[in-house]
Amino acid sequence: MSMIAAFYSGKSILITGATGFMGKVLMEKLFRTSPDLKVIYILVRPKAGQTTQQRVFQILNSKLFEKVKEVCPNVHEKIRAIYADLNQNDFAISKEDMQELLSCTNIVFHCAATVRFDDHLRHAVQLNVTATQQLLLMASQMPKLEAFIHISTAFSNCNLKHIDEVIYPCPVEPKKIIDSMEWLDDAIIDEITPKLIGDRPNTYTYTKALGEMVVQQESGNLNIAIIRPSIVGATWQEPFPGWVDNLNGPSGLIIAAGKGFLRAIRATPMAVADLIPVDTVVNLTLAVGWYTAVHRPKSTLIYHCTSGNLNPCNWGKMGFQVLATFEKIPFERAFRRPYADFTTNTITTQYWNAVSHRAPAIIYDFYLRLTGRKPRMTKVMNRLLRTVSMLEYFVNRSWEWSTYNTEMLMSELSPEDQRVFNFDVRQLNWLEYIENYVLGVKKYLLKEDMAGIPEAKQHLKRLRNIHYLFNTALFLIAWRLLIARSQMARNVWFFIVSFCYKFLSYFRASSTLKV
Ligand SMILES: CCCCCCCCCCCCCCCCCCCCCCCCCC(=O)SCCNC(=O)CCNC(=O)[C@H](O)C(C)(C)COP(=O)(O)OP(=O)(O)OC[C@H]1O[C@@H](n2cnc3c(N)ncnc32)[C@H](O)[C@@H]1OP(=O)(O)O
Ligand SMILES: NC(=O)C1=CN([C@@H]2O[C@H](COP(=O)(O)OP(=O)(O)OC[C@H]3O[C@@H](n4cnc5c(N)ncnc54)[C@H](OP(=O)(O)O)[C@@H]3O)[C@@H](O)[C@H]2O)C=CC1
Repeated sequence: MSMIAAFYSGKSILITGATGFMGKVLMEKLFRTSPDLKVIYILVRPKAGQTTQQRVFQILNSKLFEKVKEVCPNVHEKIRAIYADLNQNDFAISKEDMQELLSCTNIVFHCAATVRFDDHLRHAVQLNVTATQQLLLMASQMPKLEAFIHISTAFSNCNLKHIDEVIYPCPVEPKKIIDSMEWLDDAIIDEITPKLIGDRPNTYTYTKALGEMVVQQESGNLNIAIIRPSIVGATWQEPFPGWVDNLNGPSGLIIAAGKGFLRAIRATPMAVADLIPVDTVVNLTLAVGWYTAVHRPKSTLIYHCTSGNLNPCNWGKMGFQVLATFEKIPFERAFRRPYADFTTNTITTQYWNAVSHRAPAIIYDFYLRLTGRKPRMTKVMNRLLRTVSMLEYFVNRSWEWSTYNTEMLMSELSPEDQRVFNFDVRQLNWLEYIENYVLGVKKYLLKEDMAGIPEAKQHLKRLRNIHYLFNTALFLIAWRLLIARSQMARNVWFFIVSFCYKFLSYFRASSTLKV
């Protein structure tokens, strides 16, 4: 019997960010392994015209939850969606709901965050810092609380090369930042943002670091742990391989590359691609929840959930495997044939962006205009290149994260728990994982049918022929222009033609002699 699964039975669990990528997988695993848990409270806001109830209904009826329904048929009754907006005071939770949360919650998993790299500092602080502070305040009023698990990111200290399992202070205290956000206007915030974030690349990593400081400062008597995952990718094994439902991290780039929009990137092939499957993060999170509640460590432990030091894979290998998978499982209606060029040079990047990205987009828009349609490709390409430029920071550097606490926890688990809540990334076969990832992107993000693969292959062949035709035509036109204008080109041309003629004559003569 799994001790971790047994621990969550009968418990009331509060999850923030349950509608997000990680939150959904966390809920799924909890219901599947501990169907006897009492209730999962989730803080949800209405979004995109859907009420909170509709959103929960949609999640529970998704493919991700198919297995859950077999082991926990009354899952609908065990989930309690509470209307909340983390941007507002007291999260806009009603008095009755707040009372219930405070009096019943046993475990808190705080996953909610804004993960946009370029979010305005005011909004990023509100969600990643102030909301964390408020949630801790709520937690301190929960008499039955056994553990509070805060999800941070391995990149909260990406300004350092080696990162230990400690909280590194930021120069300005989070309380001062929170206060200043109340009275500074947007223009001034914009001005001071680069100074505040310092050598971090964006407001996301900066505010996640501030969030950790808040956790440390406001922990009081709470039993807290922090988890720092690196780049979270599709599921490795559970509930099935390759599940992914948003464009963050590599998923969006896999689509862009598979559809032939993105064919080159400024990336260091030998830099470590510290990807971690979402189910691995969730298994570690649940194990940490159990360990923190049962063993009550004296201080706040930090767990790095990374792959680089135990089972490294680099961007070169990853890009190569992604491309190899496109050969077998191409995406439908590609714009161009998938191709990947890694360059570490800024000038070469600009060249590729002009030749391989912007020029085809402009040509395609010209074609759209000619055929009476609205041009759109240049706009799409500009947005893609902007996204890529924001991710470049992470694909041109390597980091080392120490993983003593994660390894210690692994050794504390029973063999059964090590199996059910497996977070040993050494067992991950990257080639298999990446292939399933690409397949998952095709199935769950692009919603493409596997039956369309032969047609997609045909389409790629057509694109290849167009590519050859286009290049040949381009070469002939350029050559013709050159010959018309330069004596030297004409001489070279004459030399090549006469050389070919002589070679053919010699070949013919020697074959006649043999006969
Ligand atoms: C080496 C490869 C070589 C490849 C060579 C060729 C290919 C060969 C194959 C190689 C592939 C395999 C290697 C891959 C390397 C991956 C590196 C990943 C590093 C990640 C590090 C993460 C570390 C930290 C982890 C964490 O701790 S946290 C989680 C990370 N957080 C994020 O990843 C949020 C990012 N995003 C935003 O920050 C916002 O998205 C924003 C960007 C500001 C835009 O913002 P904006 O322009 O305002 O508009 P949006 O509406 O957001 O998006 C506007 C439009 O872009 C779309 N789009 C949003 N995203 C992405 C995305 N990713 N990729 C693509 N498209 C995206 C969206 O669908 C919308 O399209 P549309 O609907 O218009 O058609
Ligand atoms: N994905 C990754 O690569 C990594 C993620 N992390 C961390 O993991 C955690 C989860 O990330 P992930 O699941 O990928 O992120 P998502 O963007 O998928 O999910 C974010 C969640 O936060 C919720 N949220 C955001 N704003 C509010 C708000 N104002 N009120 C209520 N809820 C809100 C979202 O709700 P809604 O659906 O309503 O928008 C959503 O449920 C985050 O803390 C992130 O920093 C760490 C490392 C890497």
